[in-house]
Amino acid sequence: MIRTNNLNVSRLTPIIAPADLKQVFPLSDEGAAFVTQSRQHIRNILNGKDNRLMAVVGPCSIHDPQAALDYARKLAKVAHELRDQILIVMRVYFEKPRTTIGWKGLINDPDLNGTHQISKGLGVARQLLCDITELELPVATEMLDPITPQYLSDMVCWGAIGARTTESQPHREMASGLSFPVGFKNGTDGSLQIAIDAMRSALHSHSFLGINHEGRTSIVQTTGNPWVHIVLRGGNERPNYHPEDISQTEELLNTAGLSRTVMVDCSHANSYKDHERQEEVLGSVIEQICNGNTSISGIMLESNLESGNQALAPCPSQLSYGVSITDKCIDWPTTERLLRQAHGELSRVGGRKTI
Ligand SMILES: O=C[C@H](O)[C@H](O)COP(=O)(O)O
Ligand SMILES: C=C(OP(=O)(O)O)C(=O)O
Repeated sequence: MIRTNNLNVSRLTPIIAPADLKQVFPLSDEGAAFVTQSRQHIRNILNGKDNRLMAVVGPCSIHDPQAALDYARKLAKVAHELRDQILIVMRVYFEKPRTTIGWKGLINDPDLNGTHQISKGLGVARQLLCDITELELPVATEMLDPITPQYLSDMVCWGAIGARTTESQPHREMASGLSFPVGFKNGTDGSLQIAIDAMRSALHSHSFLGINHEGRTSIVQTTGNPWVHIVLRGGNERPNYHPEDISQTEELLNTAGLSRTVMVDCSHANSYKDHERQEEVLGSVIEQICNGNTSISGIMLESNLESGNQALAPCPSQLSYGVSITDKCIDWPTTERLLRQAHGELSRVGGRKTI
């Protein structure tokens, strides 16, 4: 027989179904109640009913669950202290979209050695989400692979669609069915329009292929996600967090009939990929809010236990503890200082103005 398909596929390996993984790492009733309440807080911030600022803070990517949990314990403490002005949500990113090639995250390659033990990766990710949720710290993640939500999304409180996938129909379809607020990044070239188009698409119902709880290929019919918004991350070496960029975004949102809520990613092209410049971006955003801006409802910081980044070593035991293996991050002391400063400024003006 002449073979005409799977010519470039070397192996297909079936894996555990979502329902079975959830039996191994169940979300407790208390955890589910906390996730439900946190999602409501985020929705209230996005629609202006809650005048706190949402801050998505944490590593560029998770590669060491132990270090992530150490980080989560520190963040949970600060989140509790600052909760009257800032809702802190931990950035727990398991899936990395690469510009070309590179390590694609803990789910794809949990052993960091190219063995791609994806079943193990899903389990490690689920265990970590259970542990962080137990600390009463809400979790944010990037939704990259349309299959993974069935495994993990019961514990996610906020999701991002990244700059490289905002224009992709499967990602817009996926967002239309997610149970939590989703931020669409502007494009890597700085295009705002693709995020606007993405929001308009994800607000609608869609029918597409996915998997069900038992892992069976299924038609997924969604209702549309009313909690989608834009995330400004800069593009093409040009930041887009300055007052004129925010006004332009507000105008585009108004024209498209979309809700006027904006989140600013202090990292990526907004910081020229220099982790230390996130402070400058955050400073400007907080100043804009204190001067009466009513559309900015959230910020994002890439932060880890230690500053900078490191190359993925041939032997993972050679890696330095708490240092990113993807983008450079600010360290914990800087993160705590920035969050406390932002809290001080917001308290001084009596919180974010909303309309
Ligand atoms: O946030 C992470 C990176 O910016 C993104 O995954 C792209 O990384 P790369 O350009 O190193 O592939
Ligand atoms: C990849 C990321 O961001 P962006 O999509 O904005 O490049 C990220 O936040 O990890």
